[in-house]
Amino acid sequence: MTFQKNIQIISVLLPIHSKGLFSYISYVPVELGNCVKVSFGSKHLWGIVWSLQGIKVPNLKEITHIHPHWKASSNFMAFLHQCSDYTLIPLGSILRMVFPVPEILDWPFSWLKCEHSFSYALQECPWPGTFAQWVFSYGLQRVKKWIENAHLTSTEMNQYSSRYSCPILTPHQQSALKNIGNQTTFIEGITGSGKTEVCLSFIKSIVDAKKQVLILVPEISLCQQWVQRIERYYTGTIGIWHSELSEKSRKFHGWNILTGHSSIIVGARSAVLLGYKNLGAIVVDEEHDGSYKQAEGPLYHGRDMAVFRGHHEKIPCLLMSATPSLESYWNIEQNRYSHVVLSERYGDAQLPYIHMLDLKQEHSSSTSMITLPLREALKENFTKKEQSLLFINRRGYASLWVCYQCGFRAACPNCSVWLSVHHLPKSLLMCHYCGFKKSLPQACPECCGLENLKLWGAGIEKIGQEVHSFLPSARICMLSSDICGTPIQLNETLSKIQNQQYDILIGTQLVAKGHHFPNLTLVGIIDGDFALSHLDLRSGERLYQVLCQVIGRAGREKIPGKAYIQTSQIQHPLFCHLKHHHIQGFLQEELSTRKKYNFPPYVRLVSLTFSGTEENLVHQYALILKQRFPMEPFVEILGPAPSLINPLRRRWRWRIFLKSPKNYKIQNYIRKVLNNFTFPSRLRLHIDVDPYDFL
Ligand SMILES: Nc1ncnc2c1ncn2[C@@H]1O[C@H](COP(=O)(O)OP(=O)(O)OP(=O)(O)O)[C@@H](O)[C@H]1O
Ligand SMILES: [Zn+2]
Repeated sequence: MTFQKNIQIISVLLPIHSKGLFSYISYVPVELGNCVKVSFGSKHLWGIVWSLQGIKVPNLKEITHIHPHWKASSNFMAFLHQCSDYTLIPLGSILRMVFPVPEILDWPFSWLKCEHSFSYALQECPWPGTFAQWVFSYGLQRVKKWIENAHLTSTEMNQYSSRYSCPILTPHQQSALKNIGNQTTFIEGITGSGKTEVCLSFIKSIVDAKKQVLILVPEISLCQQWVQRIERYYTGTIGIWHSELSEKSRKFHGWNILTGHSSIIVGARSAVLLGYKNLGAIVVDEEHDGSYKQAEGPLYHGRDMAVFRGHHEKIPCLLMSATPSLESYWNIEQNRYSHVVLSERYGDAQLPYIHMLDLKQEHSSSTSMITLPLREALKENFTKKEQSLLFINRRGYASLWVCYQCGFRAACPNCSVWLSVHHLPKSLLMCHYCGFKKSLPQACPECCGLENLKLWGAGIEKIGQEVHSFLPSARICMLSSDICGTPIQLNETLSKIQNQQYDILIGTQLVAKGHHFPNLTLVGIIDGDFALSHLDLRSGERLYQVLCQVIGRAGREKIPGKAYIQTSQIQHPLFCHLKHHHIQGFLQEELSTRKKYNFPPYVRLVSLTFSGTEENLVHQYALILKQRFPMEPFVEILGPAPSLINPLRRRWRWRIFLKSPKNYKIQNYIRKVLNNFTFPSRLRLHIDVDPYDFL
């Protein structure tokens, strides 16, 4: 076959769950990174020109469109490549996350303005908005018709004028700002030191340079809080990106992000992979938070991808936390990141004084979950009209429903766990893993006994009941994902707390994250030991982080704060460091433990988990896979072993762990084996590089 001169055969990366590279023919010149539309089976897909070489085969299909405005830079392509190479997620699956709403690539990219002849449209359209706003409100078809009937002029995005006034920083904060580097910088600042304000000053320079800034947050509820903080200084469009956006909002924000119309984007984990028009910096707030690790689907760590992206796109990446993750602390020690420290709280605020309460002594004469000193402190705070926060890391009312007559315990039919008892919003037995629910039985289903039904393990609802018993007139607010289910409900509750419509807050981890309640001066930790016995290499680290963050909510303005930690392990070194706000000491000690046991961050860990509904088959394939791995002096293979919760959501899981030195490319070793390994389609294989979930 002979080809004409400017015919190119190229490889296009398509957003499908596989390797994703396919050959196409182009009769017009294309460049690497061009966003092109092609037909694929019965569909038309947008993809990226990945290589200017393809495979010559008969009947190659041709490229139908080249996107006139959006193109992947070589740096962005290098980032996507590394992302796939490191996480072992196929490139095609990664591209699906770059263009999660591909149809917006078909929309006009310029910003349309109404002309006089558009008056008809204006009558219906309440504001001369952007194309995305019209589509958002009226639907694409209707707006397309208006555009056809009227004469619209398009203007360039960058002509949009917005103002960004800078926060006034303290000298301490100013010197932190000056030390932010061009690559990855870690801002380690104690709670309430003004990390957010420093960050808000930093992003002004990026916005002024007409580039986009992405602010990653670990929890959807923090998006709104960030938007409010940004709005104090910025008048332009703020983009939002998270999984709870409605279909319409996804399109609206997706279009603004892709076209560069939003200069500042606040988003959860998945925002790190989006195709931006012109990304200039990434900020990762509360970088230590485990929520950055995707738990299902393609498994990646949002913070790590942010660092990769910053590195490849040669833009600053700012990691912020009061409690650095051990991984980041180690990277700081290795001089991989610039390190900026904010060691004072803003204004006159001081870190809270921490009282330790020994449960072995305090509880000896009572069944109450709140010890006498904490109870007295709550009463005193209530009298002074200051807010208090009680933290307990257990949702619902109780964690076990048991019959003492016959020994029956309510268990989940889908997972090997006990069901929790909930009374809010209504009485139920519920599984915290799969969401299974059933109404609370009146009698024991086994022996029909009524007398000896008992509840074990108090959750936040029980604590609420107890507080009400000794402070009946206090306005109590419960904060957990069951009670404030949607981001809107949660944001409403958070603003009520800020407006002091509540006296006492009782919450789970939801309250630990970055909230600023000016009148909150007392924090009580109900069960300080809750994670000390977990069989997880990060449980100590996570416990320190969550307690430090919760305690950090107290005394953030003029009135000094105090905290009470109830624990039965008062001598534990973790509490000694926590009491003295001595995070360095804790991190050093934790690092030496990790080194001693050869755990991350000193080594790389990869988990390979088979799951399926037939336990034998799952086990069998896990064994076969293990045998396929050749002996290699740098790789230690552990397992296969059943997962701790087995089954989970009716699926059995067996797991293999691979451990290797960090400088050994374990991904290549795994890829080689998996390329020649097939298994029945009713099994799933989950590959997790740097796993965080050990259940
Ligand atoms: N330079 C400043 N000017 C005015 N207010 C400031 C300044 N710095 C900090 N603040 C105020 O102090 C409080 C704490 O600041 P900020 O939320 O930025 O701290 P943070 O270090 O991000 O806190 P955390 O890690 O606990 O979430 C906020 O109410 C903030 O508005
Ligand atoms: Zn379950």
